Amino acid sequence: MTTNRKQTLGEFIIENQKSFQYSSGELSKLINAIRLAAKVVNHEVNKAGLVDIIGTAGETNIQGENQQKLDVFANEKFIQTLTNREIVCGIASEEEDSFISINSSDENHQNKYVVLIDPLDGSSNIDVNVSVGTIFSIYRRVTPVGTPVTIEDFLQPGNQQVAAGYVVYGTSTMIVYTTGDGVNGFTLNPALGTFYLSHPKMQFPETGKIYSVNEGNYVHFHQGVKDYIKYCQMEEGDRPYTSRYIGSLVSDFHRNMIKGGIYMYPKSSVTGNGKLRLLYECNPMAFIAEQANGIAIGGKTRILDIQPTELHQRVPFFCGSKQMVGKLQEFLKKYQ
Ligand SMILES: O=P(O)(O)OC[C@H]1O[C@](O)(COP(=O)(O)O)[C@@H](O)[C@@H]1O
Ligand SMILES: [Mg+2]
Ligand SMILES: [Mg+2]
Repeated sequence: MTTNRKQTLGEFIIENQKSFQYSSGELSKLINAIRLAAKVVNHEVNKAGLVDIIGTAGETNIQGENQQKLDVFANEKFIQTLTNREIVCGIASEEEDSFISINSSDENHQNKYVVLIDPLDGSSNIDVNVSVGTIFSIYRRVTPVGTPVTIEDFLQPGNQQVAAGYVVYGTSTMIVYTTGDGVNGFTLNPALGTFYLSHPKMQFPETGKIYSVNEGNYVHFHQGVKDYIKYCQMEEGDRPYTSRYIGSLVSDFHRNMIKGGIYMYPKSSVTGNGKLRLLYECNPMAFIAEQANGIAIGGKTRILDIQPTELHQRVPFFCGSKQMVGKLQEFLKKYQ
């Protein structure tokens, strides 16, 4: 391959299928389907404001959140695309109360993967033209192939993920994902409708100067978190750091992975265990972070080692450059 010709996502998937231990092609088909659904959602996101896709859909999801029209649209498109192609045996989504079991029409071929998705991440930013995303996490089922999936297939610790990724619908549209062999980013050429490998082997810088947290909740944070935020703001050495908070996990994470930084959504005396969902927000971002030389913790615990107990459970989430998360851990330890 000539060095200046960028590889397409399709070519990359085929080429890397060989390096995947169980290369039955099913995972490649699955990532291809996610690519397709991402393009459909991207098309709608880009028209927000021109078509009736802004505002609330009039329903609330199981988290008690008002579903945005784009939440519902993205949820439908990802579920439809994955179901129509019969490449998964189960789907769980932020916008669905419970998991969906999918039986293949071909009795001789039953699928082995389940997918967990946050179809539209950063919903509060849809109406104001700020970048949003989609997050996905893929596991091999643990129950026998050919039987209906059960909750067990979804409540697996993050360290069992086979693949994880996100789509960011921003100044450009990108898919960033890992299958456990590093993290690669692909940018959509909207004219051709093709994703190209624009960010090979992405890595979190060891440290950085950006901290991302909703400081509006500061008074409710654990003392260790408060101390770390104060530390970031002090005039000393390479500090103060810069505060950047978009309010879309995918976009804040993406920026910090490129520039170096730390994202925090702590638990608080009002929100209890924080806001972010373990299974389709924290686990996939933690897998990507670790594959890109970063760290993701829930406080004392590595996110990927948490044993899930509920489909929509929330956990505190701290993620980013190694030295910055390490420093935060020092402050947290003081109060443990
Ligand atoms: O407005 P807050 O409380 O800071 O929360 C922002 C966080 O909530 C989220 O929007 C939650 O995700 P959803 O939009 O998928 O529900 C994250 O993307 C973001 O980081
Ligand atoms: Mg989200
Ligand atoms: Mg969402």
